[in-house]
Amino acid sequence: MGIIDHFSSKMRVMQLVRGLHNLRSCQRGCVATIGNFDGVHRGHQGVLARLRERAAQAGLPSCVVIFEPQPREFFAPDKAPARISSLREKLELLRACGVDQVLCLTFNRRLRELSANQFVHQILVEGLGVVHLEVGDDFRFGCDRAGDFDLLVEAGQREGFSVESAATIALDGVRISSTRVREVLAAADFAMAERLLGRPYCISGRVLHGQKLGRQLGAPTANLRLNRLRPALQGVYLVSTELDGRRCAGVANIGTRPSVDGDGRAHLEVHLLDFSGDLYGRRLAVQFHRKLRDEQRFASLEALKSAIAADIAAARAHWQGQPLENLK
Ligand SMILES: Cc1cc2nc3c(=O)[nH]c(=O)nc-3n(C[C@H](O)[C@H](O)[C@H](O)COP(=O)(O)O)c2cc1C
Ligand SMILES: Nc1ncnc2c1ncn2[C@@H]1O[C@H](COP(=O)(O)OP(=O)(O)OP(=O)(O)O)[C@@H](O)[C@H]1O
Repeated sequence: MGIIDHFSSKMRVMQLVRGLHNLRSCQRGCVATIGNFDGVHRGHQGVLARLRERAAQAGLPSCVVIFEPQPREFFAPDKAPARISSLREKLELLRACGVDQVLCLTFNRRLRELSANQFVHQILVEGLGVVHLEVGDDFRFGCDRAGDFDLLVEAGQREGFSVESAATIALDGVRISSTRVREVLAAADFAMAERLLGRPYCISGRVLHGQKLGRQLGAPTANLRLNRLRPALQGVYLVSTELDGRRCAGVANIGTRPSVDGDGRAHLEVHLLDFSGDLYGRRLAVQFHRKLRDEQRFASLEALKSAIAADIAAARAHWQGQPLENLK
């Protein structure tokens, strides 16, 4: 991705501006919101719907300010929460929600040290020319999260923009949040994840060359780059993906592959049932349906091979007789 990119589909284009130093390339004058937006769940979608409405009323573009890395990934990479979506997935989801412009700020010491009022003045007012700011129900920002709704309202009166807080979006009486989505994904409750996200949970990425060991193990795999510090899933799953307009079932492992190399980094590997084509270089969106087991360290490749064969058998049994368009 470049500094300024256009995320486009046949339907819409979204402008991406990367970094504080490129702020001057933004068209000034917009209606904005700020946050992590990890997963772009139904709570976020509520805020974004309001943002779109306000932007249309003002006749200005809608702008979402996000941070990469996310603040907690900057402060404590080892303890940061798992990521539901990579930056690219997040941008794709924001585009699909009708956002016109994303300002992606690198979260670093310089940004961290800005007081809430400096953040408002330098980024929102001088940089973006915000005329209206839409925030969520629990929004906090600036050095030590000292900026809250009241501070924003005061700053808005001083600097000349309006501020509004979106209503809480809840499911079964509980607020929808990225934290809640991470919890249900960790518990492999994909039906609940779908209700919170408003879509099935997928991880998408480009297929890379792996170690080519999969064939020897009886299961050639498509290896996808996860593009995140820590994925929200770990283990072996029943999955599906769309290939050339057809849904294909498969099994996938997300883990460090302790039985074969263990470089410490998490990989996503997918074996598609009854598929033998070449997938290198293609982008796949892998949908998760059920967890089969945790990843294990096997003492031999033979033992790993039998375990993968059992995973494949479990997948076939699970979907036997079900039309693939209806995978559940
Ligand atoms: C369904 C499935 C289950 C797997 N389970 C494990 C596991 O429990 N432990 C492990 O170390 N690797 C596991 N793997 C990863 C394999 O070690 C990996 O796919 C194999 O080394 C091939 O890698 P390559 O595509 O880079 O050649 C699994 C892979 C698949 C597809
Ligand atoms: N359920 C919700 N209802 C209304 N606003 C929400 C909801 N969830 C998030 N928001 C708002 O969306 C914006 C971006 O949210 P952000 O991603 O920072 O929080 P979050 O989803 O609560 O994540 P986490 O659980 O990691 O704190 C913020 O302004 C936040 O207040």
